[in-house]
Amino acid sequence: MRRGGRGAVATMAGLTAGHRPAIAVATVFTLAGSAMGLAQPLVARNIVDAARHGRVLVPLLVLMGLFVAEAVTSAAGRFLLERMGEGVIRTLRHGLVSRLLRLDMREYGRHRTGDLISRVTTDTTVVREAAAQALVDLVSGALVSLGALLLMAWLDPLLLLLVAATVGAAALVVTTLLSGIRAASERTQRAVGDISADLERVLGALPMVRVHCAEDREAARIGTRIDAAYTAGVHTAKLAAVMSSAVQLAVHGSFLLVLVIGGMRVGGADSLGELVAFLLYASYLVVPLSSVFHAVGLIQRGMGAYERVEEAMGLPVEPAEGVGPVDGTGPTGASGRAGATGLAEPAGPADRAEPAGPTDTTRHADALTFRDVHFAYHPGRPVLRGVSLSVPRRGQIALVGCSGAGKTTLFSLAARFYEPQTGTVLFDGRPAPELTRRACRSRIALVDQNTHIVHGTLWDNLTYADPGADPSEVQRVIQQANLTDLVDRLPGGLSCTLGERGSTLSGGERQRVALARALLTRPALLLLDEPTSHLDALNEAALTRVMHDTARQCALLVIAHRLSTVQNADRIYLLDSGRITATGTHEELLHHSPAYRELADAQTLRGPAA
Ligand SMILES: Nc1ncnc2c1ncn2[C@@H]1O[C@H](COP(=O)(O)OP(=O)(O)OP(=O)(O)O)[C@@H](O)[C@H]1O
Repeated sequence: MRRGGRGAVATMAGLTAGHRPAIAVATVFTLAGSAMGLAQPLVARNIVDAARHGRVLVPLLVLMGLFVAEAVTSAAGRFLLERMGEGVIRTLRHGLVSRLLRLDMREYGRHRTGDLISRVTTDTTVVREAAAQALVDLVSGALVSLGALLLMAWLDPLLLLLVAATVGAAALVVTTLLSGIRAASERTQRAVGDISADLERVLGALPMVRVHCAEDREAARIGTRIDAAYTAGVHTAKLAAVMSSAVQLAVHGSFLLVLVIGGMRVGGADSLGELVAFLLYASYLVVPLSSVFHAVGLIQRGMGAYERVEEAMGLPVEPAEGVGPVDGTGPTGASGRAGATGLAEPAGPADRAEPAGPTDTTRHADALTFRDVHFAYHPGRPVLRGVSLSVPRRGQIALVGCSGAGKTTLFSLAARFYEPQTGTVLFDGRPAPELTRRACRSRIALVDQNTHIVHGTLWDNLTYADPGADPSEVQRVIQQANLTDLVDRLPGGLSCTLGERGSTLSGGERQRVALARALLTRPALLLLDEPTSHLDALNEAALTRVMHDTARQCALLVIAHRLSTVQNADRIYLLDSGRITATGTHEELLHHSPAYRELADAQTLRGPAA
């Protein structure tokens, strides 16, 4: 959304709306500083005129006093405005970060992570310069210029006219350049965003880049972004240079005019002191005016960046949700995880203690139910086509099927990353739309295929869902997930810092850390997506035992390509092209589902029953 000069100032006013008292105090300081600055030429005139009589001491002392007082008040005013600028950006960044973490899931596919990051870091920095620096210059420059203008009009209207003419010409040049500066600034910021996004893309896939010897290609690709930023930056610099030389010309031109015309009149009606005073006022007018022009340029640059910030702030977040009937055990109810699951003791931090919670009527309902669920990421390209399944409160349910059948999508719906187009997802027998997302999510733990490891210690990673977890609980999940060896081996054990995205761990270790993290929360429903894909046979067997134990304490839904992982599941659903085409135990499916038999055959897993 493009704004004119007035729109830009209105935007700045909107951004600084919460800081009016600070602006008012700063304005008073600036005014006082300016008044003292403006008084100095008058005193200087007196000193020059009084020098002939040798009585300069008192006016000299007054001048020095004014000088110091002006410096102090101006510094105080500037500090207040600068602090206000920082405050504006802090608010902007808080809002942006909060927004970016809550975007609708589809938006993360549409926007590049690096670009979103650069909106929080680089773009806001440019806006800060405009909000803090430019506002300081605009306020103080405008005030000083106004005062100087009035005093010059009083001293010598003719000379003022000359100064006004040169400054007016400079103002004309400046205003014609402003929209170009804003557009070039936006181009620069977009290019910088592209650099971040491309860099993030490369660093996130470094092994792939290295093994395909693509460093040069990637460097060239990022190089084109850097060049685009350079071109846009140079264009901005060109416009800024023209602008500043126009202002410079105006400054020098007005001084020359005043000197020549004023000098010619000295000795006539005018005194030398008056000329000195006028010259000083001219500098008090022209120098601050040039900083006003500079500030306007900065604001335009800031607007270029702010448009990107605003764009991010306008991205859709997860849709608003209905809150179920408040019955004391609903989404706002206080019943803990343990109460809901029947586990030995409550677990999880305060922010996870908002479970959907079973009511008396739903106490015996399944933990998760899909009722004729249809879903598509994009209209006209259905992924789930009428899926119905249920996961009881205890026991292990498995979901198998070919790649792309929609298994992970089903998990995403269970985690309420997306809402079905038709059909209903129920938690403990209660339709999801009746519950908050937080309530639904607080019931589940999800280990997805990406096994997210965040930069931090092993302890941080294990206790991510519950940073205040009891050490004995952490030990429990370490044993359950077969991590004891890893903890012993890592330097510093649990305090060992894991690299970015867990780069210092093996795939299987990452998977087990993710599993332990999920188990720590004692979820009512545990969703495991391909939990054994990176595990060796020994660890797979260990995990199968963990799943068996876990299924006695909570509802467990497992996606597996390896049927060996789930052949002991209480029920297996076979998903094919978004439809459940068969269901039963491993043995039952081997008997009556040709598609399942085919899967098993491919893995040489046909049991004796076959
Ligand atoms: N975020 C997304 N946006 C658009 N389409 C998607 C998205 N995620 C998945 N899909 C598409 O939806 C379909 C089902 O994907 P899904 O990941 O659910 O399959 P899957 O059964 O889990 O596959 P796999 O076993 O390989 O993990 C695929 O065609 C996939 O391309």
